[in-house]
Amino acid sequence: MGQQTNLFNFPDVGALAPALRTYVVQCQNAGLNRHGVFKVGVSGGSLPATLAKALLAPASGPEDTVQFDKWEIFFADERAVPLNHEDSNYALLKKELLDKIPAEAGQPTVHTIDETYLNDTQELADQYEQVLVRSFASRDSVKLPIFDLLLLGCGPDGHTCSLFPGHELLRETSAWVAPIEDSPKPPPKRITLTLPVVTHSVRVAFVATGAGKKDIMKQIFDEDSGLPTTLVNEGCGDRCSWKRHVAHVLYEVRALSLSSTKPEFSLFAHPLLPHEEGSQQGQDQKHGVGGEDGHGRELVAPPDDGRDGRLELPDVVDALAHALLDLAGGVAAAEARRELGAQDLLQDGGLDADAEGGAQRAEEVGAGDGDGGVLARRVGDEAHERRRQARPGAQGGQDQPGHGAGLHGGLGARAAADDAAREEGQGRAAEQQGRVAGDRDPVVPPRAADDEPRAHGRRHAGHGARDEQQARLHGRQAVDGLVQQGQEEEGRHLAGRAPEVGHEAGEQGAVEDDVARREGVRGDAHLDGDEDGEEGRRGGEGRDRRAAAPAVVGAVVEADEQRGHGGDEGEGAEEVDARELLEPVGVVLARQVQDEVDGCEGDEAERGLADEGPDRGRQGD
Ligand SMILES: O=C1O[C@H](COP(=O)(O)O)[C@@H](O)[C@H](O)[C@H]1O
Repeated sequence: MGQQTNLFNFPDVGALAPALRTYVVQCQNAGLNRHGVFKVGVSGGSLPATLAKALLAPASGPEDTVQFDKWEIFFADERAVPLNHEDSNYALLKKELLDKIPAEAGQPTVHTIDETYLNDTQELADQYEQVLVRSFASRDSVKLPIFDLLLLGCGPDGHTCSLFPGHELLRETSAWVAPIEDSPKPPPKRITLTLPVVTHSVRVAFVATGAGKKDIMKQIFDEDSGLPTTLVNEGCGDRCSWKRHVAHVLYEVRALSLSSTKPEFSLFAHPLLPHEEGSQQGQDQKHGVGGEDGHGRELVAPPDDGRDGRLELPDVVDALAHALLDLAGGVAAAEARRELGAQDLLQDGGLDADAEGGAQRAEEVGAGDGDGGVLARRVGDEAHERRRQARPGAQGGQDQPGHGAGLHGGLGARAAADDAAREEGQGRAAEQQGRVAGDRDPVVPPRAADDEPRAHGRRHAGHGARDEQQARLHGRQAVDGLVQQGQEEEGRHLAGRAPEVGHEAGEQGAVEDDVARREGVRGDAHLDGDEDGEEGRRGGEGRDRRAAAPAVVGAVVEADEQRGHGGDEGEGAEEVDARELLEPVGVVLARQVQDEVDGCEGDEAERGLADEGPDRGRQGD
């Protein structure tokens, strides 16, 4: 398996939310294309509020529509408390998002824990695992459930879901859902998806907010940290290169104080700084300017920057002051937009590899080159026009249309490439499972190796009858789902869709790359595909390897002009150590794509069968 990680920076939640939305909707659309539903796992903590900000915004068009009625929401982890308890992740999601979804947007199916078992976390976990089995195993899974997307938080200690640093649960290989009774973060009793399930998801996005995570971010990107978040990163592949995509200097321009009667104001551009004693926050609140940046971090002027002297102005100058502020805000927005625009292009530029892989797949399934060329030009013109139309809006300070269009295009092509690869892989996996379905239960997770610590001893010891029942259910579902549907439908679907998807990916990648050149974003835009040819090679390694689909990690970084990092984002590909790269203080959006899915699934199917041994999963436990 392989992994590549890209870095995306966002100045604040306001900037992250639209990008997150675009990303989630792309995942949604891919899921709907795959199997008519969107299966997403969500965390608690700070995620639901950010998610609500992203998803409750109005749609910019049909492709941007959140089709909640097609969503199946699961919980990446849940606390063993009643569903109306303030500690409940469900209650939090309900309050922040579910209750605010307009009726006309449709209502998602939400899979909650069964409150009946709150006093028995093992049973609670087992029951929730059955919820997953019922939803996933008959159709979409070989050995592990495959979420279309997992939206995960990241704690300041590097935990994710309820997988905590150093905890034995990190070694769980058998269960899909596991109990934990000694969570270091209250409440102690919880259930969580296990690491294999998390890393088996089509996509995993970390969305982490808050200044308290600054320090842990450095460790998370240290491959030796052993932190749960790092393990999730690593579990998605063994090739991981960290590349710098975005300038580190982000400025906040704002007024400290405005008053119509006796206006005084300070106008400054400064690196975002954490709140210091004696800041201007009180004044900010008094004047309604807001003393924090939307995720708990107070924005204050640097104490001695020499640029925050107050000017007493007559009323007539008040208007001028506002105009100046608008102008400064525009400059800051343009800077941020330039960076975000670059991100789009960078991400889109990364499609070189997808394009190559897609084209190769198209070739493999017999799509003609000539058709691709013609279509590519047409799509190129359309994409150019789309960007041209988006640009005026962006220049007027409403950067999202432009941003969305670019990101959308890039993600769309990449998602299509992903789809083709996944469907191809599922087809093969189904075929493989079909061959063995007669004498094996392919969906029952294999038991843990005998020498592994058993986090689930009680289940293994005392739940034999239920396991047997589950195994029978799994077996039936496997035969039905994988042999009949998997083999036939997926095969048909794949055969019908692969050429089309291959073309789409190839065309869109070429188009966006061309746009990147025209936009004058050089170097980085070609980084993924051009830097060392790595991605291209991956895309061209044969039909069993899907095109590179880079993982994405983004972070708000502290301004580091002093460290001399500013302004070189246009200088071309620069590979850096992630630990040097970021000092995140605000928002992280990470997307990890489990690439080479078909190869991975094939491996895992084989491994699963091999590992099961004579006991065949949990049947004999
Ligand atoms: O306890 C939990 O914490 C993590 C991280 O929360 P955050 O507030 O730091 O974002 C969360 O992802 C998890 O779901 C939750 O149970």
